[in-house]
Amino acid sequence: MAKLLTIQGGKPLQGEVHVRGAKNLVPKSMVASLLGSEPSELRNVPEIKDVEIVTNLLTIHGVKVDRDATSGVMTLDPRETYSAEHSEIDAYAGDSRIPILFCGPLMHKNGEAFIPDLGGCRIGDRPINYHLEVLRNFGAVVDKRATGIHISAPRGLRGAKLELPFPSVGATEQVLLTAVLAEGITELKNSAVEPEIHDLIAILQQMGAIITVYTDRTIRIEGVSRLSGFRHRAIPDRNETASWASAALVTEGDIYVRGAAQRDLTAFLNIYRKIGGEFEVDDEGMRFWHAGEPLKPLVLETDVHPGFMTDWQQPMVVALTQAHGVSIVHETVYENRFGFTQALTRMGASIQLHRECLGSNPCRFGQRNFLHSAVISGPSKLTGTDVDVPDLRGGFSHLIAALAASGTSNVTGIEIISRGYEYFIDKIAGLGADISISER
Ligand SMILES: CC(=O)N[C@H]1[C@@H](OP(=O)(O)OP(=O)(O)OC[C@H]2O[C@@H](n3ccc(=O)[nH]c3=O)[C@H](O)[C@@H]2O)O[C@H](CO)[C@@H](O)[C@@H]1O
Ligand SMILES: C=C(OP(=O)(O)O)C(=O)O
Repeated sequence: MAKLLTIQGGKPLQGEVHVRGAKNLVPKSMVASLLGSEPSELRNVPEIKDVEIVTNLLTIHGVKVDRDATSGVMTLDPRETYSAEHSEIDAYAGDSRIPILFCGPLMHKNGEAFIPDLGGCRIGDRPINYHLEVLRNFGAVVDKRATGIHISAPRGLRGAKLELPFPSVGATEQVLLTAVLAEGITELKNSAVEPEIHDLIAILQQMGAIITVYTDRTIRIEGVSRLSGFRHRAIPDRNETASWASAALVTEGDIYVRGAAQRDLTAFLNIYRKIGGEFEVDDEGMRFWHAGEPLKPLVLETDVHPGFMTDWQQPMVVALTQAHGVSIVHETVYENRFGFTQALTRMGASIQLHRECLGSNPCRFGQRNFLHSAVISGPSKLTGTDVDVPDLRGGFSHLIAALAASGTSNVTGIEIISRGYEYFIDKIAGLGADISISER
């Protein structure tokens, strides 16, 4: 039965939440364990849907996964892996984007892989052409079928010289997870360099991989013939941290995020401070609050790391609806990531979407028909409404808006939010929000 979350808005969120390992790292580290000849241990693992999906996918391929939800410690033993039945894999079609990253490890282990249709947030087309192109360059044979992709390496996988058209996070991870055991040297130009990629590289290096990252977005991987296991503590989820920080700002609250780290949030914190948020840092986490003055409007462009991360955009747009003046947000990573603003407009926000690049950085979407720039005029009084969660970050930003709004909001589709936010209902309640859950 689906859940209905009812929010009586208008109360500042105050208190503490705990953020654990990054959604955009943990499931990929779990996939990396497949490459090892020995067991691995991953710590700081959150209880999120993507972890559950990858646990199930690894299990049907023979990996023994044990995890303790409370301590966040997971062990992964890949010593008896085998090819899974297509029908078993199909059960995970449409759930997550991670299955595409099984290609390299499964080809190394079993000579072939079957990848179901991918899921993840519907925020644009999200093609996988870069993934398939790099895999072909390693020597893989790709066979697209009605229910997914069959991929095999009849003559093994060999290192290659590669260049991505755009610094894609997933395609960079695809290259890393394939090249480490491929024969010879791989050179990837225009790679993504997100912190989660550096953490994945640290894991692969522990396993025995030889990987060099150059200053110009080039990564060089010297293939080795065997990898062992790893013992690693996942970096904290910077996107969840940014979401709670935005929630503190919008609700005029004060939230301590235990487990948060400042280092990978530089671009976010600059914007946070400019708009009128304050933060302080200690060894255990970070505190975020509204500095008291009226919020200021600004111009913001999302970008690949080290720019302002696209996954911070939606919660920040909610904050900008409360700024005094006109703000502009130019989304340059996904062509269709403003769908969530429809619900904000229904709540009273003033947001106009434009096809032009309204920023200093003309992007890939400028000459095409994509509403990828937003003009936000504030401050707007937000009023509660009924919302159906469209995607992970859009959904969380709806929660923030509903928590700040006057009146009642009824939110459906909240299961999507558990893809990336563990125990988010308990956390919101713990911060003093007036909420209730019922079955529909
Ligand atoms: C599970 C995970 O880590 N998800 C993150 C990852 O998604 P993901 O790895 O899917 O995102 P990418 O960096 O690959 O996508 C960036 C852009 O490249 C395009 N593209 C990508 C691959 C491809 O084969 N062809 C292609 O055209 C995409 O449509 C998008 O416009 O990075 C994104 C960008 O930081 C984040 O928003 C997601 O939270
Ligand atoms: C887009 C996101 O995730 P995914 O790539 O898993 O859909 C996200 O975390 O905001």
